[in-house]
Amino acid sequence: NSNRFPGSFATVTVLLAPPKGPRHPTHPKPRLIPICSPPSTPPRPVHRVNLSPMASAASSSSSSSQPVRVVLRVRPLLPSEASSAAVPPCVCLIGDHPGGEVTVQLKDQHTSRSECYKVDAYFGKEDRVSDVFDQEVSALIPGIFEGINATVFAYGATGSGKTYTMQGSEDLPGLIPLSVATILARCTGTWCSVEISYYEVYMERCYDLLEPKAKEIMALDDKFGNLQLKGLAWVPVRSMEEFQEVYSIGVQRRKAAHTGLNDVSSRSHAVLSIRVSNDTVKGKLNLIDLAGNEDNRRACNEGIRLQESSKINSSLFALSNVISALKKNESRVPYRESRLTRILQDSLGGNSRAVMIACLNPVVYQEAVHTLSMAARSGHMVTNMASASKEHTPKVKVDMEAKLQLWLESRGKTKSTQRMNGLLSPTGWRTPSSMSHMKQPLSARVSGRAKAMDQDGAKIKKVLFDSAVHTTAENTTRPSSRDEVKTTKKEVPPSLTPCKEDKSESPLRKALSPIPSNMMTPCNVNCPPSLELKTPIGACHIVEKNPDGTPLDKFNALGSNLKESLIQQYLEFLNVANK
Ligand SMILES: Nc1ncnc2c1ncn2[C@@H]1O[C@H](COP(=O)(O)OP(=O)(O)OP(=O)(O)O)[C@@H](O)[C@H]1O
Repeated sequence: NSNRFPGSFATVTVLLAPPKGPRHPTHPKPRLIPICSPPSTPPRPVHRVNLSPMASAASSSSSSSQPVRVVLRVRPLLPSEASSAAVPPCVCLIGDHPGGEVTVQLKDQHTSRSECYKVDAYFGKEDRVSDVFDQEVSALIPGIFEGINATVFAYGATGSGKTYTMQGSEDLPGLIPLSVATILARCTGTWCSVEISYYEVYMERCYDLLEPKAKEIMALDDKFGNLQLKGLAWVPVRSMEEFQEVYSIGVQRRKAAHTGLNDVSSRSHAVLSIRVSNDTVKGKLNLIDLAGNEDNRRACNEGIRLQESSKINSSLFALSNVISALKKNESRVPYRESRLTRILQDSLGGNSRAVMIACLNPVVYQEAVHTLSMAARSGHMVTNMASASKEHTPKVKVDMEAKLQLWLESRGKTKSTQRMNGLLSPTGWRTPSSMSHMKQPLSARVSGRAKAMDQDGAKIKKVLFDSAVHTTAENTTRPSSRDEVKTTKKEVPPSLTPCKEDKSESPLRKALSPIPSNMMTPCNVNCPPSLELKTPIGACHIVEKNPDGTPLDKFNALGSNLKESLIQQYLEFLNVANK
């Protein structure tokens, strides 16, 4: 960690005047912890409808009535990403709404796939951390003094700017120092006292970062069922100097490592809690720098990095479940799914307030989709945009068959591979007799389903990947290449549509897009998986009668339940393959 903190912080003072040079110095990893005076710069009126004084009031009131606000922060390109400078960013602001929400569009330059999302606010590469503070965080602070807990967390893929936003840099203090400075200023001349704790959740265990040797903390249930961190140190701070001294030591103890995607990647979720108390009231502000969501294929993680990553991703998924439940006002909020969410139980939900800052790297489309899918699950999704016009739609060549085969082989599923190859012949379809297992009781079928997945996957693969499937219902001419997948809506038979509510995007396109394992697409939300396959008597009959029919004919001949089930299982199969 030594390269994160090259200087001594006890003697450094950074005032919060706007820097004279470029607002976003592009030094590789500014992890210095600033000392700052309370923020004084006014919010900059950009990108948001609620920046005018009137709208600003509306914003505060909307923030106080919402349990969770979701705001987007897009970082600028880094020098190392200069090669991407020619490519337009994958995210852009396309509109704002009277209620204060904004719509952003994510666009994949390679496939012209695009989606729109609604978020509560948008901060672009020109916006400073102090803008985020002024517009989103400062409004939470008065509530802390009235006993209303609040949580601000930075969420996003690795390298998307979470630590930069929460911790800040030497020149541009992050939300943590800005919040402490504001709280301390508010306490001046009152009887309020301020204490901080700082801990990390690493591989589902909690470590106190303010204690020497980052002592592990016992997590115990209290009588209300909330998790309490027994033995967590609370250190009183009376000035920014005191805070900086304590905090900088904790920051150096936090686990970080070099990964394929970030030179200094946080490997734990770090929670800084600021507790304000007077005789009668205690309020708490949690400022959380979450570890980054990681795509292990891109990060090339192995060994311990892979284990860390899997814990990180699963706890982020648990957090997204909690946020989603809170946003939807569900009666059951799944706090118990991870250590992180259990610890935050008293600060998420109830009368507490939360701001999720979704951080985006402007060049990685799939990461952006993944991050914003959390917002989508919280009811923020607007719509999938119609595909670009046909002449602009590139033909995507996806050799999914080879990928699938490779995956099966890498898992030692040579039998499945053979079976898959066998199924490429017209006779590879199940005969009615091979469907006899469908007559078993449902429970037996469900328990045997995992085993059957390979077979089903192969069968679905045959239906979807055979070139003939990609011809239109009207025009059954086969394309020249079996792997060529056209992405226009017209080319998918209407009977393939798994989600009746969402017809704007072809299901085949969805099926062929990377589907992160923990990403809940609107399709997943709308269509509960159908576990029961129904015996397609008529279908099997037709297949037998017409062994040379195209796979499209065969598919169309199946019963609608079976078709939907195949699609669903195909999607599930792809998810497994993605993992
Ligand atoms: N708004 C910004 N302006 C300039 N540089 C930025 C900005 N946001 C992030 N960066 C730079 O991008 C790089 C990655 O940022 P950071 O370490 O904060 O990502 P992260 O999301 O915390 O990653 P991880 O989850 O791996 O810890 C750093 O070099 C940081 O300085």
